[in-house]
Amino acid sequence: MIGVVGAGAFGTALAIALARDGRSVTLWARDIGDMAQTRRSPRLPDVTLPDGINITKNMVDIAASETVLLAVPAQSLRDVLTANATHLDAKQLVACCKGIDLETLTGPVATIARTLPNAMPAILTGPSFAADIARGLPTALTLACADDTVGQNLQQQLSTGTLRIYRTTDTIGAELGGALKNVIAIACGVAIGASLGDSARAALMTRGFAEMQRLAQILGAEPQTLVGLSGLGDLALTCTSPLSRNYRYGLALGAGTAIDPAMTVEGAATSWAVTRLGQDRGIDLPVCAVVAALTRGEISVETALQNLLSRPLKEE
Ligand SMILES: NC(=O)C1=CN([C@@H]2O[C@H](COP(=O)(O)OP(=O)(O)OC[C@H]3O[C@@H](n4cnc5c(N)ncnc54)[C@H](O)[C@@H]3O)[C@@H](O)[C@H]2O)C=CC1
Ligand SMILES: O=C(CO)COP(=O)(O)O
Repeated sequence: MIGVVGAGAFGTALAIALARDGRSVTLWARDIGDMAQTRRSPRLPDVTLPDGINITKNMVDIAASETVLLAVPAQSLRDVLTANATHLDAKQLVACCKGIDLETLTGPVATIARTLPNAMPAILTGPSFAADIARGLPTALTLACADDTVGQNLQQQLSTGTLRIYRTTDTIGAELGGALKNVIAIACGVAIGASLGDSARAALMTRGFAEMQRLAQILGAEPQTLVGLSGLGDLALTCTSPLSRNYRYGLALGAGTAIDPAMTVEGAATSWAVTRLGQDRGIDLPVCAVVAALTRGEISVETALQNLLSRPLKEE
């Protein structure tokens, strides 16, 4: 039995993929609505939820699952863990979110470890749109767990015919790649939204990736993790596809059009957290800093561009 906490787009898509492959899944939904009756999710309107998914609003139903996927936004993860500590403690908890907690400046794995020290934390991350997973399209992800025996077990449990899961013990690299790529995707969206061109986007992706590598390495990540699915792979997807909410948010910022306030956009809060981390560690993160200032409404797109272009010339 696999538990999934959070019935938004990603949690529901993972539940669908696992249930289609024959696993028993309990899906906990805070905003359950009529999902259990209609077998439909407002986040994935084109897909019917398989019978193998037990949809519940009672966290006690998660107790039977040794492995629980946590698919709530990164800024809600700590609250969800704290509020449900009795039901989640001592389980294999797989974070399925991408971001850095603004208050503690920790990624999802470290957040689990600090909040529920008896749990075994892991993270599932990498290039994957919920809509693609729910439709059964082929997807490759990274499962990171510091304990490789548990990691192997999780890899087996969560892989399906269309969901191919790779494994690493580098939880820091995996969680930072997933968190940071969202910040760079906002920057790329801004460039395209403001009609700065594809060349500008390529420059932001590359220099943004340099920032991702710089920060991740200082925080203890292994360099090869950043060039894997959880880093470069997800960066490529999110910076180029209008299916990405972070990219679309950037498009709207760049074009000066309206932004849906209900949309989950992890990169904004993460850019603020990353800027603080960079300041604490004395690391130069100019693209992240510009995204933080833009998303706070502190600077215009023109100023953001000038900030980046007027920096001293340097070696690559
Ligand atoms: N949608 C996608 O394609 C993908 C999303 N992700 C990650 O998955 C995470 C969740 O994103 P989505 O599912 O897309 O977002 P979503 O906005 O579709 O769903 C978020 C869900 O979390 C629940 N939630 C929020 N705060 C909560 C709280 N305090 N307590 C309980 N439940 C709460 C909401 O009710 C909602 O069901 C994000 O970190 C995102 O980066 C990762 C890969 C793909
Ligand atoms: O993380 C994702 C793809 O891997 C989803 O990206 P968005 O949160 O930008 O939609």
